[in-house]
This record gives sequence, structure tokens and C-alpha cells, in this order.
Amino acid sequence: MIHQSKEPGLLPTALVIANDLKVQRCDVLIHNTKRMCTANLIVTNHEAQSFPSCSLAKDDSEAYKDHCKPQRLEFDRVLCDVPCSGDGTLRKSHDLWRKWSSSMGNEFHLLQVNIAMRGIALLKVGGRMVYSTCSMNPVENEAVVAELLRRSGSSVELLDVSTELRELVRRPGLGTWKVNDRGSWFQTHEDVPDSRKNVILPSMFPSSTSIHESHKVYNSFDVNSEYNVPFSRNFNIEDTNNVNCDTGGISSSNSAQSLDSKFPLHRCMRIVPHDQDGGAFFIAVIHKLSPLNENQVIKVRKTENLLSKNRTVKLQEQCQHRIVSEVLDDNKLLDEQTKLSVANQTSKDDNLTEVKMASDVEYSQTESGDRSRRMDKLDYQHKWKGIDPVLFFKDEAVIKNIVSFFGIEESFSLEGHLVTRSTDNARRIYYVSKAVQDILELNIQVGEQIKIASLGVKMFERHRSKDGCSCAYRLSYEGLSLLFPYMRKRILHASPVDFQHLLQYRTINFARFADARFGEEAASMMPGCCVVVLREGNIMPYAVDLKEPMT
Ligand SMILES: C[S@@+](CC[C@H](N)C(=O)[O-])C[C@H]1O[C@@H](n2cnc3c(N)ncnc32)[C@H](O)[C@@H]1O
Repeated sequence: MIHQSKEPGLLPTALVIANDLKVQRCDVLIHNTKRMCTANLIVTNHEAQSFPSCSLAKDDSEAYKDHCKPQRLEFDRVLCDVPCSGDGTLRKSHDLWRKWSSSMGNEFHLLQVNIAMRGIALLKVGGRMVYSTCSMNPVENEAVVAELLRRSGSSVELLDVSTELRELVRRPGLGTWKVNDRGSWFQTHEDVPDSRKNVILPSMFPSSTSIHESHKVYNSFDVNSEYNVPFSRNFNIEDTNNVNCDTGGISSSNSAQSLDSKFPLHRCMRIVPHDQDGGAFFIAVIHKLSPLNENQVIKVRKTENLLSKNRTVKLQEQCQHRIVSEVLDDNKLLDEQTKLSVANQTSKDDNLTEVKMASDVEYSQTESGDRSRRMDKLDYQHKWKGIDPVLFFKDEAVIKNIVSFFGIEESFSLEGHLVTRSTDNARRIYYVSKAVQDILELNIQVGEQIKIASLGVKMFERHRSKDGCSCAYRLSYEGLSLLFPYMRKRILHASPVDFQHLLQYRTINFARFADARFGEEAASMMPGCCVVVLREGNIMPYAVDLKEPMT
């Protein structure tokens, strides 16, 4: 959706699923794990498997005035770094040595499939999705990838990336493996006792036809011609026999050939710790060729719907039940799951609101003066309770004042790019790119389906000035590098010694600056925020608030 553009710092849209944001347990974020100062960032908070589609219904779409704007949320790149057993981190996670068992990965398998399927549905045609884990368990890796290929049919292909990143020493994905359950190893789903068949899924096995009923999806590649091709220039073919981590000393009753996966799983990458003294990772790159459509929609087996104990997975199952026999496209698939996610979230939020309201009532009894103000606040119920709404900042007088105070060039347009999270008297104003602006507008159109935890770059902060500063906002350090090239006012250049002086003393005496001209310039400047640039080859600007009395 975010196409290449001349906007400062604009990147293609990427969806990073399953990232550790430290905002509650599960997070989906567009961009990177760490808070980065970029206007292209939206951090959301959803369970990845039910990330909303934000698709305009046909009627809305026709009525939507601007047809150049996106009608649905799609991404150029998706990274599904999914929750996993984490056994690839054994080198650093000493606890795992005690906890690890070869069946540990089984419980993640279905969630991993669902998260990655959501990723594929949200991927643009022509886009790429990386599926990764820090586990070596094939049930979490090759079995998941095989199931994605099965479910998506000719809509996706597993890419051969053996010529990319040549320095990365990797081994090929496995074509065969066994599944462990409660100490027993199984080669096919048929071997699994009936009592465990709803826990140990067909899709966990290499020979599985599907978690769904079989569909003819194998014709998208030529198994025979590809299967024997060495995977990577740095892969020693002799290692193939040593990579199967699941042998467990069990001999197969069937011929290995017939039990192999029919997918070109050797294209997946296994990074093992001893190849380059690191951790273990599994990586697969999937390319979307066409939208998921009715040809890939496959009925759900009833047995799998009995699965899982936790509520989230139950909800997914209900969703899958409902879509049995239905013809689905990406949108339907997404919308079904979104409804469930929203219902789930809303019920959780309702509980929170009840608690919140109870405490507010208590408060209002003791602080009667504030009662109406508190109740007013309660009247304002944002859809994602507990998370402030994102509002476009449209106060033209304030924007004009900021533009003129800092001398912001016209080419750095603020119109439509400023957002805030406060309902009144914006304390912080964030700058967002055009692409983020489009997503926000779409999100409003679809009834705020995306739960936004954070976005854009904090660019201006409201400040109270006792010194008659004519601008109510100061610059925020985060946004400075973006704005600075377009600023024509409020900039001073200091020598290192004067710069040190500024940092050292709270109250500044202009007469004590080494460079008298700098002292004069600073003294003549109106009170308020300015940028002090360190002279003599240092190009990084530093913001110093000069609103302190300068005597
Ligand atoms: C492998 S870690 C991702 C690590 C991350 N990429 C990083 O570099 O720090 C998987 C993350 O997914 C989160 N998670 C678990 N279940 C999830 C779900 N249903 N949806 C989204 N995230 C989930 C976990 O909390 C965990 O932080």
C-alpha cells in the first residue's frame, strides 16, 4: 500500500507480526521491535491471527470520495516471527534444557499456521512474507510452511532464496520428520491413537494431505525436478542426512519416499548454531502470486475444531466452523476473524470498563467538585477502551503559528500529517507520513478496526511559558531530524565551548559565551524553543530549550 514515494524516510509498508513490544502480551506492529523515530510507523495491538482487514465494503467503497486512496489494508512485506517453543535459543536460555521435550512444539503449530495465514491474506499480490521461528522443531517449521502451501494453493509459492545473503550459512528444510506425542513417535497421522487425533493434527506430518480436506495444490511446482537440487552453495549435501532431528531411533514401517512432504521444503532455511556460532533459526520466504480465492478454500475437518483449550483458539475454531463450505476470499477470511477478535476484545474491555466505572463513581462521591468532569470523560467512550483515539490535528491557527515560529518551509507540508491522541488541548502532536495518513483515514472509514498503540514521530509538545513565548509548542527531539532540514528560523550555531556552556549551566549568561556573536544572536532571539547546532564539522543538531530566563 505504501508505494515508493519522495516523502522523507518513506519505506514500503511492512507488517511485523508477533513482536515483543512490552505493551501487553501480544502485539502486531508495522515496522520494528524498537520504537523508531519514523513517520511511517503504526504500532498496533492485536492478536496476529485476527489482525483486522480494514476492508471497505463495496457500497462504502463506491461512496468513498477518493478512489486513489487504499480501499483495504495490504502490505508489501510481512514478517511473521511467530511464537514458538524457542528451542533454537538453547545456547543462551539455560532454563530450556530442563523444560524441553520433543513434543513442545505441537502446541504452537495451529496458532503458527493461523498467524501465517493471516499474514498471507494481508499480503499484497507480488509481496513477500517471511515466516520465521527460533525453533528447530519441524512441526513448528516445515509442517507449518507445508500447511500454508496447502491452504493457499497456487496463490503462493515458497521461494528459493539460496542465492540471497550468501554469507548466511544455512541448511535446507526437511522433507520428512516424525511427530512426538507423550513420548511416542509417529510417522503418519493414521498411527496416532484415536484419543489423541484431535490434538496431534494431520498437518503436523510431512505426508499430510491437509488440516483441511485434500485439494489439488501440488501442481504449482515440479517436485521431481526440484527435489534433488542442492539447496545452497554453502550447504554440504552430506549434511542432509544429519539434519533430521526427529529420528529417535524409530524405524519407519513405510517407505520414506511416500512419507516425504510433496512440497519443496528444502527451499526453507535452517540456521544451526554451530555453523556460525549463533542461535538456531528457521526461515521461509513466501511470495504471493494471486489473491486467496475459492480454489484455495478448503473445508475444515471437524476433528480439528475440537482442539485447543484457550479461548482465542476456540474463537478461531468457531470462525472456521462458520466458514465450512463457504467460498472465501481474503476479505471474508479476514473479516470473519476480525469480528471474533473485536467481540473478544470488546468483552474484555467491557469488564475493564465496569471496574473503571465503579472506581470513578467512588471517586466522584468523594470529590464532588470534579464529578461532572469525570463523568464527561466517561461519556467519551472510544471504541478501543483504555487506548486513546488517534485524531487528526486540524487547528489551523496553531499550525500556522508553529510554521511561522520555526520558519518551516512550505515543501514540508503539515496539512493532514499531524495527529494527536488527546481529545482536548493536544499535549503532543505527532507527524505521520502520507501512507500512514491514508491508513488512518481508511481505519476511520471502516469504524476504527485497528487498535493503534503508537504511531508516527512525536514532533511538537505543548509547553507553558512564563516568558511570553509566542508559540505554545516546542520541538520534540524525536521529530527533529525529520523537520530540521526544512527549518529556517530558531537555529543557532555554537562552538564546542559555547555548546558545553549551554549544557553546563541552567541559567545562561550571554556575556560569558566565548563567541560574542553567538551570544548576541541568542540574546536577541525571542523566548521559546530553538535548535543549537554544534559547529565545526558536527552535523547532528541538538535542541536546547532557551525559554529559561537568559540573564
Ligand atoms: C518470537 S517472538 C518475536 C520476537 C521479536 N521479533 C523480536 O525480535 O523481539 C514472538 C512474540 O509473539 C508474541 N505473541 C504470542 N502470541 C501472539 C499472538 N497471538 N499474536 C501476536 N503476537 C503473539 C509473543 O509475546 C512474543 O513476543
